[in-house]
Amino acid sequence: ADNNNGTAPTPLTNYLDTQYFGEISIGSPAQMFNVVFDTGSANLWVPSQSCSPFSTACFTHNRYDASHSRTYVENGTGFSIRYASGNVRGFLSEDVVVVGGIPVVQVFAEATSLSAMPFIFAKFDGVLGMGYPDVAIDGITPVFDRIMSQHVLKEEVFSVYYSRDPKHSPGGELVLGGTDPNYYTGNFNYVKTKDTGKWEVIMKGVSVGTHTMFCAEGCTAVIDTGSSYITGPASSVSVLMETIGAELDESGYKVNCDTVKLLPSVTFHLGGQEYSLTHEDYILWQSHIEGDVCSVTFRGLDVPPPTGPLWILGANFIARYYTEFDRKHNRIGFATAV
Ligand SMILES: CCc1nc(N)nc(N)c1-c1ccc2c(c1)N(CCCOC)[C@H](c1ccccc1)CC2
Repeated sequence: ADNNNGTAPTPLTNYLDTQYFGEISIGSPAQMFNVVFDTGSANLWVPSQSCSPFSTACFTHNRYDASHSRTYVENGTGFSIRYASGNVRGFLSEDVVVVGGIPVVQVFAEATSLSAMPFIFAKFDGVLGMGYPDVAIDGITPVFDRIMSQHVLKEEVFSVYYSRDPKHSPGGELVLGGTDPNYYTGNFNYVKTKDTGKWEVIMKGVSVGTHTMFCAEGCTAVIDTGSSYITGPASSVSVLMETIGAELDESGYKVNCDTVKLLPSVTFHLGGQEYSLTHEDYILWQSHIEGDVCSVTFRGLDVPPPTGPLWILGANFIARYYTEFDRKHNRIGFATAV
């Protein structure tokens, strides 16, 4: 609950270092849902009781049942949202949503169809967008904006810790209203957001080892808690992968596990700082019966202009660099995660 020092923590679950989600409630009495707190989008949706039985991804998750909530208010407006990995359709409803112990009356979407791929792999039920109102579908005021207007937060910021090791507990933490010094060391370095009302910044270069290979003339980087990996323009990522000797197969880039220790750091130049990822940060080492598989947590993704071209720095970046999202000063702060 908001432990009246103006901050509200929510513990997160870490599923295989690729999915991070925490619990919220909707309705009275409370119906519990696991959601990804997603800076890459700005809407809240959960699966609906009225989703079609053929929508497997919907059926295998917790579903909101309006008929069991005495605080439900009907809306019915259509809703659809697209992510880099999957899309969702449904309709709008309104009810009391509780995040980190803070209640808000919130317009959200009841999802009636989720694209099977890849939502069948989702360990979470829904998504709580932590993006700016500018990117909210149907012009809905996002949850964090509703919480800010209650003036219960010490600071108009929220912070994200993603653990790097699934056995670590908790798997992560979202703090509304501040940061949690238990999960970072040193000071924060800040980067102003671009003036676009998105959690994106100007990146000044991407280096492999000591050599700046991409984005030397400047490019856009989205700091996206809803993405598992790091994505960049497909052409750049394929050159990057060639440089580290990774090969593309049907499930992404792989390297020979014997070479992992020798792999160079990949460094992102944001604000006045260099943010390096070592092979520990960007290789997902999975032990299988038939042998170990070493996946590279980079993906090529071409986002068409005007939004793109851009790089998306996702969970594996945030796991290394504790991130503060500052709505008061429209800036993003990074500190070394513990
Ligand atoms: C959180 C919503 C969202 N927001 C933004 N900005 N970007 C994207 N890509 C997503 C998104 C949509 C769908 C899914 C997803 C992510 N997943 C990743 C969780 C990341 O948790 C941090 C899982 C997954 C499993 C297998 C392969 C691909 C993806 C389930 C499916």
